Amino acid sequence: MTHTGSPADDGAGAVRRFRLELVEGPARGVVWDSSADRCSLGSDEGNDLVVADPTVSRFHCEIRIDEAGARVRDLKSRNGTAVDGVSVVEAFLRTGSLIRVGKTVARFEFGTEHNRLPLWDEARFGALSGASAAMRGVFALLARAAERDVTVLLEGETGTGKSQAARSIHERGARREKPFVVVDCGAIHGNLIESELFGHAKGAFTGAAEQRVGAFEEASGGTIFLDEIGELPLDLQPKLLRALEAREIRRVGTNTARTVDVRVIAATHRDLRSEVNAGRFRADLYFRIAVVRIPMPPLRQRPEDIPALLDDLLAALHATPEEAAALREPKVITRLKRAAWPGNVRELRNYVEQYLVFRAPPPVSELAPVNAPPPVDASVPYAEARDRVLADFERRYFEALLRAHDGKVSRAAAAAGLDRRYLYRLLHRHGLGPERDPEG
Ligand SMILES: Nc1ncnc2c1ncn2[C@@H]1O[C@H](COP(=O)(O)OP(=O)(O)OP(=O)(O)O)[C@@H](O)[C@H]1O
Repeated sequence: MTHTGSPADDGAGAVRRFRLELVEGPARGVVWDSSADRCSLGSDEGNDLVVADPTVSRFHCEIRIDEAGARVRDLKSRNGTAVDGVSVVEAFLRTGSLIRVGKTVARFEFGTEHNRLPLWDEARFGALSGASAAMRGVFALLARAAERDVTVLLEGETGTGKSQAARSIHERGARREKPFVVVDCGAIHGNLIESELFGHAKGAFTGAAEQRVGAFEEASGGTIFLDEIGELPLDLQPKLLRALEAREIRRVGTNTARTVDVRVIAATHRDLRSEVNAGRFRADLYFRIAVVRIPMPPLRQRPEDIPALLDDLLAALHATPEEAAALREPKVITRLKRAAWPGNVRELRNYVEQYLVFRAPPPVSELAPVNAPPPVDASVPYAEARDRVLADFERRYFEALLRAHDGKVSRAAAAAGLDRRYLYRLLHRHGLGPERDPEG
């Protein structure tokens, strides 16, 4: 195996530790300390923090930490997730944030130490490029996955490189001389997928004029890549589960079991845990597939990768030196770094192609400015909506106030025109400090 990279040891890739303490609900008192960059919380045994509470969904929410901070994301749970009293789909956390999931409340706290995440020491992995810590973290995971025959689930938005990542795992692994067979579960019509995956006997159904070998058999000795696995119809899921568990398949229209020796890599743009919560994906199949989960980060979260990606694309699309120079102009790069890129690297590629055809930069959708006002939720009563906005404003105001005065409450109170003891009470309400003024 040609290893051109290895895990880096340059100090990058360290993430702050965090702790969750269950402060309300039947599992009250449980404390969980992070050993990596995320924690899934739910009632299913497969979660990092298992909460035995019937009001908590199987996969309720996930907390992730990166350079931008710590965030909680609801996984389309039945009872929703609230942070400090406000229902959220996704929200940033601070020390003291109270996360309500059903009848359980977890208190979030940043630690003082850091967890180190392995980083690849090169800005390239197979056909993928990326110098950002986020991508080098992904490359390190891909390299580890390539070393073993383990089943991998690649998760990410469209165009983030999931197919390329799957190919790279195969090409670095022991099965690289054998076939790499792709099945796009989202592109094949429901009742044809079974035959696509497992093959069929002659006459098995109308139109089956000849027998057919399915993708599992075609991939024999190699790798099968199940793209968009989240689109697999529910009635086919038990059959795939059997194939993965027993490494045995049956062609449609036959009763003969055939042993298959394949490595499985799957990809999805959905969060399969939300699909499990919604009853659209079987939990047992999820655990069979998500043995190693590798999240492919969206391009908008790693704008520092854009110059190198641009160089790659310009070379691949045979741009002339003049064309390349025009796109490498600092003001063009600045605009590209600010764009939203909902189609990720594929959209960046389209952008470069269009530029080369029309000789003019096509329009790009800008990211929403960070200070855009939050959307108004007219589905809740006025008083509740106003209280939420006020609570959010107060918390952000006091955080900024404390930052501006190095955490000195007396100075902050004077600057804000508030009584010091009153400010202590307000800070405590927002989880930003002790309730009582230690000075009396
Ligand atoms: N990090 C990267 N470096 C270089 N090229 C990339 C990178 N990520 C994606 N690409 C390119 O972007 C295009 C889309 O990538 P790919 O098909 O692997 O994405 P995907 O996540 O599988 O998308 P989809 O979910 O829509 O199938 C391809 O041309 C691929 O080569």
